[in-house]
This record gives sequence, structure tokens and C-alpha cells, in this order.
Amino acid sequence: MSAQREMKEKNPWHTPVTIITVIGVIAIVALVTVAVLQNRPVLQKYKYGIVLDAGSSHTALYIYEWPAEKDNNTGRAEQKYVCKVKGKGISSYANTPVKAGESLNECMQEAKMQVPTKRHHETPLYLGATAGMRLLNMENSSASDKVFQAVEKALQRFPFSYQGARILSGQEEGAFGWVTVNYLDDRLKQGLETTGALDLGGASTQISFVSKNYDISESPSNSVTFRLYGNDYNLYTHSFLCYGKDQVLRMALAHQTKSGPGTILDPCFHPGYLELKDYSLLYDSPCVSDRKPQNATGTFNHSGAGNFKQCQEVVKKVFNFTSCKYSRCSFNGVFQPPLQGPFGAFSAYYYVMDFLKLTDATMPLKDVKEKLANYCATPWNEIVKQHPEVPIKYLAEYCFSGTYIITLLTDGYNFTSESYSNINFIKKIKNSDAGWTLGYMLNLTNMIPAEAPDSPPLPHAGYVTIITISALILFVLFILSLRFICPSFQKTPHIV
Ligand SMILES: O=P(O)(O)OP(=O)(O)OP(=O)(O)OC[C@H]1O[C@@H](n2cnc3c(O)ncnc32)[C@H](O)[C@@H]1O
Repeated sequence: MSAQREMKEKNPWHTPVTIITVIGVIAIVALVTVAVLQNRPVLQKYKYGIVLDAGSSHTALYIYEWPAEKDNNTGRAEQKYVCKVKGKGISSYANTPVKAGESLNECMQEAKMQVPTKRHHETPLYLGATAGMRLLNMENSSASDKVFQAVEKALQRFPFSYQGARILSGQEEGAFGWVTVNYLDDRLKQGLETTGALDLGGASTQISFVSKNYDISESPSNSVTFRLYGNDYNLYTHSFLCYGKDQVLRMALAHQTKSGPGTILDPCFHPGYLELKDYSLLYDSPCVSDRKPQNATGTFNHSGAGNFKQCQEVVKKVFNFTSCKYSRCSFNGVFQPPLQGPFGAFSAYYYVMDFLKLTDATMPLKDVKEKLANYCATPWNEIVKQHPEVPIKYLAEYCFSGTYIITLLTDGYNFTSESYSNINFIKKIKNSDAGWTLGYMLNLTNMIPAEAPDSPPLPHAGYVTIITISALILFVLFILSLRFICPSFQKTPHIV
């Protein structure tokens, strides 16, 4: 008997405190394990959406993906893939509509490879056309219908869930660009101050921003209201048709050639630049067709003078600053409330300013103008030598486009030397291109809820930490209380 008791007293595993401690530790480990495993992220599955941006200059196909179990709520849709369609925009196939459809095949085949086969049938496919088709539709609506028929036929051959092809209004283009920028920046979900959107295309340009001082009643047609994640937004947006950079170049050239001279000395092109151009091609657009001079010859010599200041004067002539029936206007008698907040400028704003190395937001406006003036004055042969990799068409136009951008922002939209520093020239936000396509898809798939989704009060790590600490505290209190209530649970055994 006494040997047995001696063994028990020597072996600490046999004391009640030890047994309770072991059981307690096992319980805590089990509790924490369950907490960790239960909340462990499950293997992610994705859903997809495809949007074709049928612009005036070209078409691009975007594939977006988002976590399958979170659509409608918390998962963020992101750009997975982009395919640039070869050739020009679909509006350029007005005389050969079937080719508009065929031009999309290569990118659509790519899309088939990019989206997992089992998701093909549930993947929505949209085509949105912008200013190129807006102009074609104005000019020749039956040609525009035929282009759409051909495009529809081509897209319906693919196994995706085809949702239609249509022309976006300028207002939609502006508003969805704004949604994209603010969605990708997580500004909508967090209810933060929003970023305005400046989009410069080939045939139209859009400005969209939220302004505290915007009285909708002054110009209801410029207002778009949203309720997103529980917040109300009253967005000002305007799209200027014909004010994309390709159409403005036509207008500037039309202005310079209006008296029908054989040669024009254009300050917006580099000294030494000389190109024989076709009058009928220049005037082949509703933006300029009414200005075609009666006695115009077949061609004209387009030569460069490379003078930024004079170029600004030429560019200013495409704007009408004289009439405004509202309290304030941008140009062409269009209402614009006071500018507010930061702005993201994308599409051609970015392509041009990036090439000119003028995207640094800290660069003062006067330095931007100075650099641009130097660039415009550089002889054409030097420019070509310095940039052998850049297509000649783009290269020839950067002086003009840069000057147009600065003139549009300052004289057109009224950005000052101070507020110019609020503009960020952006291409992508978190790997997704800035543009209207993502906002368009989010809207059509109802992926941004009007009300804020319920979210767990704590993040996963916080939840596990609190469970662990609480369990440990409870356990220590339990052991202490046992010792207090029942002195026989003392650690030192009493030997009788
Ligand atoms: O919105 P719309 O007006 O329909 O036009 P788009 O959709 O075709 O417009 P993009 O944003 O694709 O392009 C805008 C313009 O920028 C031009 N562009 C594209 N890449 C460029 C680059 O690398 N350098 C200079 N210009 C570029 C293009 O030719 C257009 O004139």
C-alpha cells in the first residue's frame, strides 16, 4: 500500500490538477483548431464576364473574373485578359459589314481558351460600341445596322451567353468609366471621396465627377444618380462627340484648309514634316463634312512648323467659348459645375502624356507646357531617329495631341495651374485597364449592390486570436478557482 501511494505521490500525472490541465489544453487546442479550419478560405472558384469595347479606332476584348461564391457582394472583379482586335474599329467596315464580324474571330477564339470550358455557357458576353458607331449611325443608320447584324452573327457562334451588342450613349460611357475607376480603387465600398474620370477617345471625350456644388436642376441631362454600397452619388457627366483626338485633328486641319490652299504650314506638326493628304479622306466624317470647301482640290501638302503657342491658337478654334446660358460652362455652351477632387485621366490622355514623359503629377503646368513646346519644335527627322519603334502615324501626332490635351484641360474644362496637379494620368488600376467596360459589366450583372453587404464583425485572424486568448483566460481562472475552493488540489501532495 505505502509503495503504491509513494508511486502516486512521485508521479505528478496522477494528480487531479494535472489531469484537468491536460484535458483543458486538449480542449483549447481543439477549439482553436476548429476556429482556424472552419474559417479557412476554401479553394477559390471563379466566374467570368466578357466585354468587347468597339471603339472608333479599334476594338478590344476584355475578360473579367471574380470569386464565384462572392459575386453580388464582396469579391472584386478584375481584368484577367485583354485581346486587341487587329485592324480598325467596327465603324470602318461600313462598306463591308461582314468583315466587321470576321475581325472579332481571333480574339473570340482566344477568349474560348482563357475561360474554363465548364464556365463558357454561363459567361455573359457584351459588345458596347462608342463614338465611331455613334457617328456612323448619325451619318448612315442602315450601314450601322448592318455592321451590328454582322457582329451579332459572329459573336453568337461562340459558346458564351451572348447578351447583345449596342451603342452606348455618351453619358453611359462617361458614367461607367467613373464607376470603373472608383470601384477598382475601393472608393465606393468604403464610401471615400470619389475620383473624377477623364476619358479621351479617338472620336469623343468624357468628363465625369461628383461636385458638391452641382445643382441638378440647372442641367438635368448631365446628371446620373447612383446608390452604391449604401451611398448616394450625384454624378456630373458629359461626353463631347467629335472631341476625341482623331476628330479634333480633322477639325483643326479643316480649319487650316478651309480656303483650299495647296499647302498648309501646320504649327502642330514638327518642322520638316511633309505629307500629301487627301481632302476627301479628311472630310469623310460628320464632325467636319459640312466644312468642306467647294473648290477643294484632290490633295493638299501638310507640312509642319512646330510651334506650340501657335498650335494652341489653332486648337482653341475648335472650341466655342462665346455662348453659355448656364451659371458656368466648359465649352460649346455645355454646363459644367466647379471641378472637385482628384481626377484619373486615361485612354489617349495616358498614351500621349506617357509618350511625352509628362505623367508626373508633381510637374507644374508651366513646365509641362515648356517641355511640350521644346518637343514640338524638334525637327521631324530627329523625332523619327529617336523613336524607331513607334508607328509613324502616332509619332507624327504627339505634338498635336499633347497640345490638344493641355488646351482641353485648361481652356476647355477650366483646370488651373493648381488644380492641374489633381490629375493623375493612369492606364491601369490594380492590373485592370481604366475605361468604361468594367463599370458596364458590373452594372449589367448587378454586381455592385445598392446597399452595403453585411460583413463579419471581425477579420479571420482577429477572430481566432480572441477565441484563443479567451479560452486561455477562462482555463487559468478555472484552475485558480479550483485551488481556492478545494485546497486538496494544491500542487504539493500532503503525505499522511
Ligand atoms: O472612345 P472612342 O472615341 O470610340 O475611341 P476609341 O475607343 O477607339 O479610343 P481608344 O481609347 O482606344 O484610343 C484613343 C485614341 O488613342 C489612340 N492611340 C492608341 N494607342 C496609342 C498610342 O500608343 N499612342 C498614341 N495614340 C494612341 C487611338 O488611335 C485613338 O485615337
